[in-house]
Amino acid sequence: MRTQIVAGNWKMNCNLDEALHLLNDLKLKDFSKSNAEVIIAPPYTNLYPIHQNLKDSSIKISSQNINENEEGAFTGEISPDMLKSVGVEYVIIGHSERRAIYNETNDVLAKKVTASLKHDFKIMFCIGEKLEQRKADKHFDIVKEQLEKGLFHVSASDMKNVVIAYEPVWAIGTGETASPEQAQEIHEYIRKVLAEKYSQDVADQTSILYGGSVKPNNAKEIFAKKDVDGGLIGGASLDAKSFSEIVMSF
Ligand SMILES: O=C(CO)COP(=O)(O)O
Repeated sequence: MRTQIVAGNWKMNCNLDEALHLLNDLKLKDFSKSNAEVIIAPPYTNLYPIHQNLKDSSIKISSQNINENEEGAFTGEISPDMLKSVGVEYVIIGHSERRAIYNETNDVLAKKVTASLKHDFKIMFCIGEKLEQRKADKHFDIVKEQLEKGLFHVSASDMKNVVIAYEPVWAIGTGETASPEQAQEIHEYIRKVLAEKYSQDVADQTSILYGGSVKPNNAKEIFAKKDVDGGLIGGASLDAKSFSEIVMSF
C-alpha cells in the first residue's frame, strides 16, 4: 500500500514569529485521525526552530530546495549536510517556481536528486506542464521528459525514497484546479511511465501527489481518485484550519 501524504509548501511566507504561531495551531490539530503522513516545508530560516518544536509530533519537515554541491563557494546556497543537521527529512526538488524563476534545468535537478539520495533524504520531485503545453496537448510528453531527464537516473531500489508531485503550472496559485478526472488521467500515465522504466512493483509503490489550488472543498474529491496519493498544498497550507481539513480528507 502506498503512503498517503499531505505536504504543505509554505513557499516564501512566514517570518519566525508567524511560523511558530502557525506551527502551534497545527500542533493543536489531531492528525492521528487521518491516514496521511503530514509534512511541512517552511522557508530555510524556520527549519531549525520548527524542528526543535516538533520533537513530540508526527509532522515531518521538508526543505523547499537543496544545493547539489557538498560545500564551498556557493554564496547564498544551503548544502545537504546543513539541512541534515537541522532535522530535515524531505526535500522538494524541481518545483515549477524553481524551474521558471530560478532557471533550474532538468540537468541541475538531476544533480540535486543524486545529492539528496546520497545524504539519505526523501524527495518530493515536482513535475507539471504550463498552460500553453496543456492547450497543445503536450502535457503527457512534458511530464515524461521531466521524469526521464531529472529523475530516471535513480535506481529502482532508491525509488522507495522518491515521491512524485504532479503540479500543473496553470493550477498553481490561480484558484483553478485540475478536475479530479484530469488529475487521475495524468497520474495514471505517470504510473505507467514508472512501470515501463522500472517495474510494476516500483510504480505501484511510488506515491504520486497532486498540487495546484487544493482547498478543503475540493481535496476529498481529488484524493479519492485511484492514482492520487495525496497533495502538495501551497496557499491553503498557511492556514492551520484549511490545512488540517485537507489532511482530514483522507
Ligand atoms: O505550488 C503549490 C505547492 O507546491 C501549489 O500551490 P497552491 O496550492 O497555492 O496552488
